[in-house]
Formats: sequence, C-alpha cells, structure tokens
Amino acid sequence: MDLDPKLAAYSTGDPTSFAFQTARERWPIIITQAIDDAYRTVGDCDDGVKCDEGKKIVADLAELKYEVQHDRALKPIRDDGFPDVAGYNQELAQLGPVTWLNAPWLFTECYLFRRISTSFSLSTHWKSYDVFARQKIKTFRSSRPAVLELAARYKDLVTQLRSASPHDPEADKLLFTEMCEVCLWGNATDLSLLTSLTYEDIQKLQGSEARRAAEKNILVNDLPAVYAHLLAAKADPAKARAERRVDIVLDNAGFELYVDLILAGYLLSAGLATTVVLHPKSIPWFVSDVLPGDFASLLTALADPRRFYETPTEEDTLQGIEPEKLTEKEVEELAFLFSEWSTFHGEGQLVLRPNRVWTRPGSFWRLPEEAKDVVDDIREGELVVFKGDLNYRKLVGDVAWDPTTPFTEALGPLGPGSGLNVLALRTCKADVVVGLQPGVDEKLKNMDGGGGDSGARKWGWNGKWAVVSFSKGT
Ligand SMILES: O=P(O)(O)OC[C@@]1(O)O[C@H](CO)[C@@H](O)[C@@H]1O
Ligand SMILES: [Mg+2]
Ligand SMILES: [Mn+2]
Repeated sequence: MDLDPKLAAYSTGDPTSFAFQTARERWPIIITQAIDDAYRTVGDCDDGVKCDEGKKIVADLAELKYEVQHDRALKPIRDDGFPDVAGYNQELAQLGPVTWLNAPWLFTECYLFRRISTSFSLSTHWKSYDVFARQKIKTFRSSRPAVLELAARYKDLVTQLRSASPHDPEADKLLFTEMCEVCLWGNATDLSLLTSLTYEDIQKLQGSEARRAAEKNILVNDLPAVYAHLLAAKADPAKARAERRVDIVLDNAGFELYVDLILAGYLLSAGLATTVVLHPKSIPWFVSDVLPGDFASLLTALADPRRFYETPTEEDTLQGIEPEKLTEKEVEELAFLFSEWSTFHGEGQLVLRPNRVWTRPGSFWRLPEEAKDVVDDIREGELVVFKGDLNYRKLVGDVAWDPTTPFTEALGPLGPGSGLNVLALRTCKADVVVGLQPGVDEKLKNMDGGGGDSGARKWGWNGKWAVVSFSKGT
C-alpha cells in the first residue's frame, strides 16, 4: 500500500486552495499572537534567566514570521531530543528546496507548529509553556452560555439514563444522534480560524438552536450505522463482561474538549462504552489543540465555576465589565459534570493517552508502517473517533480526491480490512472532502461564496458544512 495517496497534495502555492490564504494571512497572524503572548509573559516574569530566554523565544518567532512572509526556504528543524524531528527533516530533504508559500500544505502546516515548539523545548524555563493557553481559556470562557445549556442537558439525560424507567429505543437512538452532533459542532468553534470572530459570533455557533439549524449542513451522516455498531457490541454475549472501548483522537481544547467529554460521559452512562480513551497532543498544536494540561484546566474550571466565571478577566477590568453571577442551579449542574467526569477519570473509565504520533507531518496512511503499536492499541476498541478538520485531512491524505470517492477508499490502509472502525466527526475547514453524493460539490460551489467555477472549493473552508463518515474495519 502506498504510504500516501498518489494524488496532487494541496499546496500553499495554489491560489484555488485554502492553503494559499492560510499561509499568507493566517500563519503570520498565528505567529504574531504567539509573539504577543510570549512577550507578555516576559513582561510579567521576575527571573532574569527566564526573561532572557523569553526574549530569545520572541526573537525566534519574529524570525520565523519573517521567513514565512518573505517566502523563505524551509530549514531543518533543530534537534530538541525528540525522535520525530528526524522524520520531519527526512521528509523535508525528500521534498528538496521548498519555500513557505509554495509547499505541500499538510507537511508545511505541521512543520510550522513543530518548529515553533523547538523554541520552547530547547529552552530551560519555557519547556512546557503553551503559547496558546491564554487563547484556549479565553474561548472557553466566552462559550459560557452553551457550556451552561449543555451542563443542564447532560445532568437531565444522565439522570434519566440512570432511572429505572423503561427506555424507548427510538428515544435512545435520538439521544445518541444529539450527543454526536453536539460533539461535531463543537469543532466549529475553532481558535485557529477565529482570528476575527467576536464573543457574540462564538456564542451563535454553539447553542442548541444553532445545532438544529445546522442539521441540514451535515453532508454525510453515518450516525445510524455507528449507533447500530455500538448497540450490537453492547448486546454481544461474548462482550458482556469484556471492556468495550471507544477512542477519541482529540482536536481542540476549550469548548470542543468540553463537548468531547459530554460525548464520552454519555457513552459511558448509556453503557455504549465501558472505557473511553482520549488522545491529546504532546506539543502546542494548530493553536487550539488539546494538551494533557488542558484537560486538567477544564476540570479545575468546573471544580470551582464561580471563581472561573465570576472573576473579572484583565479584559473585563479594562472594559469595566462585571461578569454575571452564576445561579445556584448552574453551579450545581457544573458541579455534577465535574463529579461525573473526575470520577470516570479516577476510576480509569476515562483515560488520557498522549502520543507524539499525532503531531507528525504526514497522512495517517503511514500509521500501520510507522506506528504499528498505536494502530494495534486503537484496534482494541469498538470505535475510534477522529475529531476535527486536520485529523480528517490526515485520514484521507489532504489530496485532491474526486469528492464522490468513497470515504472507505480514501482511508487507504485504515479502511475496511484494517480492523479499525473509524468515525470522522469533521466540520469542513479545508479543500479536501470525500464521500459526497454526485452533484453536491457542484451545488455548494454554485451557492453564494461557494467558489463557483473558479476551481476553489470555498464552501469547504469556513466550518459551516460537516461530514460524519464511518468505515467498518472488519
Ligand atoms: O483540526 P481543526 O482544529 O478542526 O482545524 C484545523 C485548521 O484550523 O487548521 C488548518 C488550516 O490552518 C485546517 O485544517 C483547519 O482550518
Ligand atoms: Mg477543530
Ligand atoms: Mn485543531
């Protein structure tokens, strides 16, 4: 099996690809935000050595930004002692001389974040510093209305699931669909894209009425097959006393991690899984992706919601905003979540399993050859859920497939026969898409701003449309 699909990879040099404006507009903004964050921390620090290191990091990031904006050649990544650098530098050597604004999108975007991480990993006092942490917490705080709405919903449904009242199979199926859609649309709140959205814009993306309206925006919806698959595993006598595991390869922190935990907690409470394994990243990644520390921060916020939501932030103080108080009911519902999730975690039913394989540059077609241990591990489960756009791009190889290509085909070695039951929950934020019915791509391109006959699949760039694609491994 080819290590990657042999089709044209999307390139930052292609004006019809989202890569083109991503490299020219969004990467410089992302690096500038990182510079601002590091500079602010330098300003606050009182340890001379740490300050000096911070100034060097700011200089590193400024040099990186200059390289990107002036289309310089990609340089080998400095060896920071982690084995994945060799892979990055081998692939860079194979690409030959390549510059930022004319390079394969998937490789170069991963290279960007892996390169940023060496400025910190090669330091003494900034090794575990997450330059995107401030933004993650800020977005989670801005998601307060949807966080509270979902906390109330979650407490009700778990209480109902636990009550002895007879279950209506249709209602159970609807609940599964609702929980998966909550988890899917949490991906729309994507920091790395939200370089310009306001607090109100973020909230509009997240409420339950937004989700109902978005139902028609799910272009592929394999949830019925996924539910049947999990229900069959639950009913299988051979699995009655065995572990039934669901893995979630995570995407973004903050609100998206919150909805991932809502899904995980629901699966465990409904008996559709006995264990949920979460796969976070090991380095700050694509601005908003989950690090193990983000899981701890989220639980800490839920453990003391009044402190998290009622303490004015620096911005609040500057604007003279006094955060609204939480009601007793809201505090109680958040406390319920905290108790549920920390108990699941404490009892080993909710497991965090970071691995550097998730921050490598290539498509997941490479996993069976390059990370057999990881594939063998996730094959243990009944289902492996891949969240978000970048994971989808890696699953199908970030290449210019015909959009009607079956998802099972685009998965290559992770498709049927791999033993992996793969579910992609993805809001579209890039060019690549597969599994569409004939005519859908053309219809969406012809909508206002859809890209028309320019060759650019613009409708796929803003997180408004989604695919929920399933492939059975057996
Ligand atoms: O994986 P996520 O968080 O849903 O999205 C990642 C992303 O923001 O980064 C890339 C463009 O910079 C695209 O894959 C996508 O827009
Ligand atoms: Mg995302
Ligand atoms: Mn992400």
